[in-house]
Amino acid sequence: MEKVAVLGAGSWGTALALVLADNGHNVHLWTHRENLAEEINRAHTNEKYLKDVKLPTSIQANHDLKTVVEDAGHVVLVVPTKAMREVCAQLKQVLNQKVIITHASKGIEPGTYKRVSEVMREEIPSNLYEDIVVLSGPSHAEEVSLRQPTTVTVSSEKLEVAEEVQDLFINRQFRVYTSPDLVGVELGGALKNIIALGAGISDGLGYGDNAKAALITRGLAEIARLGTSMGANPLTFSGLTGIGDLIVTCTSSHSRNWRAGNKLGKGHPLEDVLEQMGMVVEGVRTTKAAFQLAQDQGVEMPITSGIYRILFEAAEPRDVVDELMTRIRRHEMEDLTNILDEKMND
Ligand SMILES: NC(=O)C1=CN([C@@H]2O[C@H](COP(=O)(O)OP(=O)(O)OC[C@H]3O[C@@H](n4cnc5c(N)ncnc54)[C@H](OP(=O)(O)O)[C@@H]3O)[C@@H](O)[C@H]2O)C=CC1
Ligand SMILES: O=C(CO)COP(=O)(O)O
Repeated sequence: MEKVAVLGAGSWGTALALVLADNGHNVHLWTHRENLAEEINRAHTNEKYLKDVKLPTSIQANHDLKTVVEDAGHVVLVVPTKAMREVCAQLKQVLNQKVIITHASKGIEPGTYKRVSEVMREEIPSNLYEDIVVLSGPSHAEEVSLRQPTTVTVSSEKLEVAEEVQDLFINRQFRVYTSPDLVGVELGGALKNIIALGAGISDGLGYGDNAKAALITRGLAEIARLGTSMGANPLTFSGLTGIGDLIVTCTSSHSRNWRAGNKLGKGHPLEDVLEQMGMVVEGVRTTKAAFQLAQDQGVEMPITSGIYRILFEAAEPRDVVDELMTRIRRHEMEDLTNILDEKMND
């Protein structure tokens, strides 16, 4: 079995390390905190990020990056998007062999509007990797760590490389599909976190399931609108990394984005919410990136704009909901059919 280096021992990196170890791979897990590496190797736990989960004893944790990546055939990056550029810069200093690089992060870089794989390609010399693969889908770490049935999608520009990563992760509880649409897979996973913040806000305001369904449905429409304008296949958003991840994130208290939105809807200040979360809430930075991007691309994203104003301009959530409900009347599908017509005529 392969040596696999997993970089990032948060909830998702630890859960993916568990899947890889269950598959019999030689898993080395990197954390930049020496005390966490010690806990994982001694107690086979990661209490801060995966409470009450017993990890496979075969997982070897280390805070030394060079040791972790040495002789690995695969490197799996699972750090928050805001840390990705920095960790890639560290990785290129210690990587001495060609590997397959997979990332499982969900975000867009504010300012540059770059997807995670674009950031990676900027920071890591291309002679150091076969290809860059993204792994994404409806996959709460808590449930994966309990070996509950989960499906995800892997995508890369070279499908045969995505298939190698599919083989690395797939097992009876963790079913992995492939997709040729790297752009759509990355954007679906990133943008759904914005709508999940909105779903949490809606629940925090005391609104019901009708409002949640409206948010998910119209949120998907604007995610697909922006994604398609950035080169994604619109059909990807009807798959696991689009509607699938939207559903699992907007309807679950496992979601950090939903939980953060819920507290915002109850009137808690954003800085307090993020401080108390203790884990990354990717949707906050992604809302900023998507808001800027939508303006630059001339793409209408009313829900994202509303969430942006709540997060960064102190808009009252109830006022934002009222504005969304009283917008000029529209046909429901005209924009998507226009996009599909354009793609068919390309
Ligand atoms: N959790 C989940 O269920 C899922 C998460 N994801 C995605 O996975 C990505 C990682 O998130 P997740 O694991 O949940 O996040 P967590 O907040 O659970 O953990 C983040 C981890 O990254 C580490 N980290 C943060 N900054 C740096 C840095 N500069 N250098 C090195 N390590 C750093 C943290 O270390 P420290 O403790 O020192 O801060 C921590 O170990 C996100 O993009 C998320 O959207 C995708 C699917 C499911
Ligand atoms: O991406 C996830 C599930 O697919 C986890 O979502 P959160 O980051 O909101 O916890």
